[in-house]
Amino acid sequence: MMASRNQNRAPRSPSSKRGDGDGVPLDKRRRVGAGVGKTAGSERKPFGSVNKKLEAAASSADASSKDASESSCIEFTKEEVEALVNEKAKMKRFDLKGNLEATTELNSRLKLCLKWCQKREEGHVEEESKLRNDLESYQKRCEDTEVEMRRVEEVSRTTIVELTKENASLKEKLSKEESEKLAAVESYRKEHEARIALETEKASLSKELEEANKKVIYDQSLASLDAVTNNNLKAYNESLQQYSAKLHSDLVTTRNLLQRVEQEKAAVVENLSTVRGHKQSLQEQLAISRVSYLITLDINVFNKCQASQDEAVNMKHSLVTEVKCLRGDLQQVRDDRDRQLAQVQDLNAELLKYQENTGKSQAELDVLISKAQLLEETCSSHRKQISLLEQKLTAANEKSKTLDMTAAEARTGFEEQRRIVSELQERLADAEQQLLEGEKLRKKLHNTILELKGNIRVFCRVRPSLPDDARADTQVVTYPSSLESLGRGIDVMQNGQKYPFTFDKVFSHDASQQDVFVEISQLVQSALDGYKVCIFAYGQTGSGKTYTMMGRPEAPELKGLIPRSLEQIFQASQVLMSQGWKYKMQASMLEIYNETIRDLLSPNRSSSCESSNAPGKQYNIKHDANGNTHVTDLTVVDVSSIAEISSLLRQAAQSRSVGKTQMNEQSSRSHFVFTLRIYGVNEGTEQQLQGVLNLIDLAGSERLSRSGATGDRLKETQAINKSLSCLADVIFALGKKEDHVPFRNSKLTYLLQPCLGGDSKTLMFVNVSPDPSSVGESLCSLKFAARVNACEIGVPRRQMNLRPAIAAVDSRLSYG
Ligand SMILES: Nc1ncnc2c1ncn2[C@@H]1O[C@H](COP(=O)(O)OP(=O)(O)OP(=O)(O)O)[C@@H](O)[C@H]1O
Repeated sequence: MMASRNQNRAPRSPSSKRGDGDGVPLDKRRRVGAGVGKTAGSERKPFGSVNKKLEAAASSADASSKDASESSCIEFTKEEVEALVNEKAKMKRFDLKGNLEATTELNSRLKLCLKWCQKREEGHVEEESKLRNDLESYQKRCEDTEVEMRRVEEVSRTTIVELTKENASLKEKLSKEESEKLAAVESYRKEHEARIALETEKASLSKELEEANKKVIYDQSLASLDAVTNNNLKAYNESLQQYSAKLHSDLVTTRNLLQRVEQEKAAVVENLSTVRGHKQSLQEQLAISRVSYLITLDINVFNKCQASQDEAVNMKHSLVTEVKCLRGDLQQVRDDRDRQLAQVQDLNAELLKYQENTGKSQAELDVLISKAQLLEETCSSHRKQISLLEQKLTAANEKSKTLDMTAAEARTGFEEQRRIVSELQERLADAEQQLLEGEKLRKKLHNTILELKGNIRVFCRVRPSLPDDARADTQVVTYPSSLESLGRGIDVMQNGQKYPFTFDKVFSHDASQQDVFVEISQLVQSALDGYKVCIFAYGQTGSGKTYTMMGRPEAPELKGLIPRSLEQIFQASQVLMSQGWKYKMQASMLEIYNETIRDLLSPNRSSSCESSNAPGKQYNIKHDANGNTHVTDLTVVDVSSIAEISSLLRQAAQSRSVGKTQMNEQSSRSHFVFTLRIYGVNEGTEQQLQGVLNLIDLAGSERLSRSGATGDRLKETQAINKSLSCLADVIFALGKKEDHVPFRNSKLTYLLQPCLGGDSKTLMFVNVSPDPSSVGESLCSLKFAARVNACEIGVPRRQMNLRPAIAAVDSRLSYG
């Protein structure tokens, strides 16, 4: 933007202070010439070499055209020219011819010299125009380069923003992917663990199942064995029962036999007792017979009786033998019976035992069967569980495979993202490098442009019409539409006469706060680069100075240059931190009211306080050798954020001296000076810098005749106009390069001395009201601004001429 303004700049006049083409300033060359002339005049040395040249040329002057061209090639030094000019023809009293010749010869030499001078002059003019063209083309190149650099910077910035965004989103994506991957890995690990646990469980269950199967088989074999044993036992039992029954029947038979034998024995015993009774009776009969035999002497009968006795004895013997036999038989039967009974008892005991055993085995078998059933149930449930687990395992395996695949995909994606990120980082680093280089180039170009333009520039801003403004048929303020003046020209009509002005930039009434800020943002940036920057607003009361400088901070769109500049400074300082810069910032705010400095941040100063400052405070302005300005006892606050500054600005705004004037409801009755000191250190490059940003809202100039002020207001107005008049004096003295510049004539000019006369980059806003009734004041302000614009103050110098119309009215510039 600055470049384009420069493009339209008026061409430098031939009377510019630059040299006439040979690179040596004219005044310097003149001084050299004068010195030589003096020497030549005082010493009057003969001009050996030139005379020889001239004589040679003169002698062949009219010989041929070749000689003429040769004579035109003769070169003169300054001394020779001076000598020739000072030379007088040597006249002899009575030698008219000789005198004529000498005069002619001198004339011809002078003519040659004149020719040479003319040629040299032409050469110089040509060279000058060439240099001018060069300069213009250089300026154009600079502007092109600046535009290109801006574009590159813009592109780089956008790229960086995009890359940063992309990087952030990629990082976010990456972290998301990583967390997903971690979650996947975690779930895979869990699945794996679960799988291992399941496998172990499965193995243990399989083992258990195997054991249970074995046990079942064993139990089954045991059960079958038991069944076999049971069957055997049953069979045995049956056989035993049969045997027992047989034994019973045998026993019954034996008993019957025994009974019969007993009966027989009883019969035998009875028989025997009968026999015994018979024997007894026989014995008795015998005894009686014996007695009778004796008595009656019948021996036959006795014999008979003897025979019958013998027979009875024989019978008795046979019966005894038979009884013995029967007894033996009986004993044998009894023994058999006892044995069989014992056998039966044994068998019974065995049967009982067996039955007991069988019962036990049956119970055991039942227990085993129930156990086997239970085990089978457990096995089947285990089998089910195993199949379920197997299903789960397959699912888990599949999931694990999918996860593996996803993890692999995520890994490749991650690798890809990492590659992209590293590529982006490289690109970002490249872009940052480019940006750094661009930034360096920008600074260089910006400074070069500022050098070319001069270190004080003037922007003009016209406020929109307000309801209270006077109405007029024609517009007082207009803007030329010619290409040359577009955006830089402003025309003011007064009494039918047009007064044209040109500034570095002209903002019409519809320019927004942002439009204005864009134009000064580079300048503000310079403060961070270590420059002293001063921006001040000048203009009649009610023309929009406070609106331009401070605006309405509560409405973002309407914020003025001060809050916007500070925001930029803080934002840019944050960006520069990435390049190793660390900044410390200190803010102070003062007002100059009736030629008195007031500390707007003093803790002792209450809001809307009209009284002077805290007692004992000495607000003296001091300039050090480095061109830094300090105000003693002034409150300086360390600030590190825009919020802090905003609160300080609010505090200062409340403390500022404001009053109502005929021209402005809320008129600033003092000069407001905001100072931000910026100390920067780059730990990487060991660079240090100290920048200063001065943002000044001057009190409004006002014609006493119009203001209608009286009393304190009159005093205020006089003080304001006096200090502004001092400002004008300083600027004019600087413009005229006067030895004495009256900086000390007012507090304002003394405070601004380093900005106006030093190495600061200074920008003046001239605020103009479109109100037809203020046209006089507007013209006054614009004339003053034009004068400032035409001044070369500080170093480097600025090449700029006043436009004629402005020059004509300059002399009428005054205040109050
Ligand atoms: N560009 C603009 N757009 C809209 N309103 C504006 C503009 N400039 C000034 N104004 C309005 O004009 C009025 C006067 O402006 P301001 O107070 O800024 O003038 P000033 O030059 O600071 O006056 P003083 O020197 O008396 O303090 C205010 O109401 C302000 O809002």
